[in-house]
Amino acid sequence: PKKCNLIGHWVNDLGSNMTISAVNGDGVFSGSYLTAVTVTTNEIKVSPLQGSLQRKNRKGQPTFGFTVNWSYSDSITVFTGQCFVDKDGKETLKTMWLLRSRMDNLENDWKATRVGTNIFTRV
Ligand SMILES: CC(=O)N1C(=O)N[C@@H]2[C@H](CCCCC(=O)O)SC[C@@H]21
Repeated sequence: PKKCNLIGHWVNDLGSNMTISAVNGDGVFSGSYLTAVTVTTNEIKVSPLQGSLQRKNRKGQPTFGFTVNWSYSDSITVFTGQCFVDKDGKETLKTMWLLRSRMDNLENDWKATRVGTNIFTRV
């Protein structure tokens, strides 16, 4: 049966690594994220993530969302997506994200948010 489990180690096509630890009974999970790329000139550091897994349907390919609170940068990213299992049992996380960077003033708010898609596969 197609069962996709979020727990474990994931990598995306940018080379960023993500580890998702325990998912509790409410679908709440935490983990860590080590991005391979950054919009800052700061030294990249491991950053914490917190998220929620949708538990309603029992078809095994749940939707989810999580937030990465960058430990080395004045920004934050929210991801949302779904965990899929293909015919060979290979799991992928299809995601979209919004990266909000801190701006010094309101006039620059227009350029503060980046958006993208990304696919994670199990390490
Ligand atoms: C999955 C994916 O596409 N991304 C990934 O793995 N790293 C980049 C961004 C990293 C932002 C770091 C903090 C900063 O530069 O302010 S979040 C979306 C994108």
